[in-house]
Amino acid sequence: MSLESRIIEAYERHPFKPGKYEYGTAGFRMKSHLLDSIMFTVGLLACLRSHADNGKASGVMITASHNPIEDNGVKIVNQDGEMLPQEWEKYAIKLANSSNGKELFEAFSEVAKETGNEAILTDKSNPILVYIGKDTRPSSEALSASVIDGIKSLPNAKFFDFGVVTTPQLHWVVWRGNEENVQKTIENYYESTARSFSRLLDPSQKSTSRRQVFVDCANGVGGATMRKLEPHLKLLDITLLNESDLSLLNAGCGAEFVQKSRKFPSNFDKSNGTVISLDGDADRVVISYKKKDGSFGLLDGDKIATLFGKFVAELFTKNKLDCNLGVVQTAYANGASTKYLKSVLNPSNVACVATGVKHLHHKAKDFDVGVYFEANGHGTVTFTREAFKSVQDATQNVSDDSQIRLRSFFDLINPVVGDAICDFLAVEAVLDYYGWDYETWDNELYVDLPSVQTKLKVKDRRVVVTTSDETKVTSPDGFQNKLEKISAAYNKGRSFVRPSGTEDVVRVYAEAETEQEAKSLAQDVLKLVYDDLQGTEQPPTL
Ligand SMILES: CC(=O)N[C@H]1[C@@H](OP(=O)(O)O)O[C@H](CO)[C@@H](O)[C@@H]1O
Ligand SMILES: [Mg+2]
Repeated sequence: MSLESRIIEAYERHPFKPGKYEYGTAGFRMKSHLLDSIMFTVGLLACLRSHADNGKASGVMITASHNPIEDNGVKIVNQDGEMLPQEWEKYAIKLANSSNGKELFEAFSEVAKETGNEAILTDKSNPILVYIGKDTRPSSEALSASVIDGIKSLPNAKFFDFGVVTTPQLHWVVWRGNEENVQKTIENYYESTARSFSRLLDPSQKSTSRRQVFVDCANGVGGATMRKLEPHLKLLDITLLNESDLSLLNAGCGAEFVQKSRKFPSNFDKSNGTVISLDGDADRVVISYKKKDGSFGLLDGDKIATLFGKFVAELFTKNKLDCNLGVVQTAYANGASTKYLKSVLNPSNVACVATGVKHLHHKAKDFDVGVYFEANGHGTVTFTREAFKSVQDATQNVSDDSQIRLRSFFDLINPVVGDAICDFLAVEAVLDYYGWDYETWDNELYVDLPSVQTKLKVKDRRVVVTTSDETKVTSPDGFQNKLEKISAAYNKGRSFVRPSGTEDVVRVYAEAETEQEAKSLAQDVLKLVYDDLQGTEQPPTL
């Protein structure tokens, strides 16, 4: 049978549901019943990515992260373990919007030719290998089968199904497997993570005490992974919360809930002090704790970025390593965190980019070692091969604690994608190194300026144009001037507005010396947005 007939015949089993499908930061994400045909086309595109690299594995991860249970989604993992290159997103969109087999085959042939992969259409195809992973949602199994159907329509393509894994685990097996030219197992992930954590926490391997931690798994796929990892983590006494009740996936728990609502996750008893919250696919983490005065404390992505930045900078100095270390933030980073970072690093090594992990990750790679986190808890530390080699060279002494720590930190961290589990393990070990509890960490580096995040629906949010770092509005004319005048009336006042990329709203951020001032500034800016940008709803009262 010709390739054309194979694809047409197989695609008929996955009827296209009319719609216009977009591949965004989160890949394709929507109600799960719409995704069958899209999954098939994603299988084909992942094959093209692998073909383009002569058979290095690409990956397909099926998850909708922190979305409700009736949603699902899919993201392609590039052969280097990172996100799909941006210039390939248009190809994903083109295939996914093919309404029948003939159209799909034509689109596939065009993309193959345009990307220099025409051999895939012939019997001279390169080898092809795709790794597949999925979360625990009820719809994930069937959607994964649709991806596999797409892959199987190419006679030469091979795949390996890793089953239920977190998003970062799938990125890890793609990254490590291609780097080392062997197929990695998920067991390798557990061993590697546990080994580097144990050395980072306890370089001399003498400790007999165990740190107690509570981990809120959002009732997502992180629960299954934590359950399997837990026996390997001998230096931790772990209690898992919200582990696997799918009916409560991301409901009242998880990183998104905790960060946005500023509440403890359900089933956490405050008297236990501190809880670590993963999101639904375990690529974000935030920590909440009860302060000594009884109030709620949140340790978010900004706090993790500054902790890691400080730790790496100090251990580089201690081990006489001359690496260009940078920290990347967005405009949402608390002003106090930016001020702190500029005081410990060269100010030009503290960058601000547009919202969205892909912008942060991309910028981080301008540095030999780049730390980045969004306030929502997605982030990691990137490093070049050369930087990793310098760390290896500088940490040869197996009895020097600071050398073992530095090396183990780089072994533990996943440089290709934010991994909530590796990130929180690194936080635990770094806090132990400094001898800090969570509240000390929260107060020691800097104290957050009170801030408010709010939003407003307007007639057309696209009329708002900002500078590339989103800190200033460039259009409509005169808006920025008014905004700055309003902010200047408040002590340490800073405010910015931007059109959301994921919701039909303009977002407003304000911070100032006191909570009262931050609220009042946000309220003034909401009024400005309402008046000047044609608000279509009354501003909320803060
Ligand atoms: C202020 C805020 O939290 N923005 C979120 C949100 O983007 P918006 O463009 O602001 O809608 O969703 C993004 C994707 O999940 C996430 O990366 C980002 O941090
Ligand atoms: Mg996620």
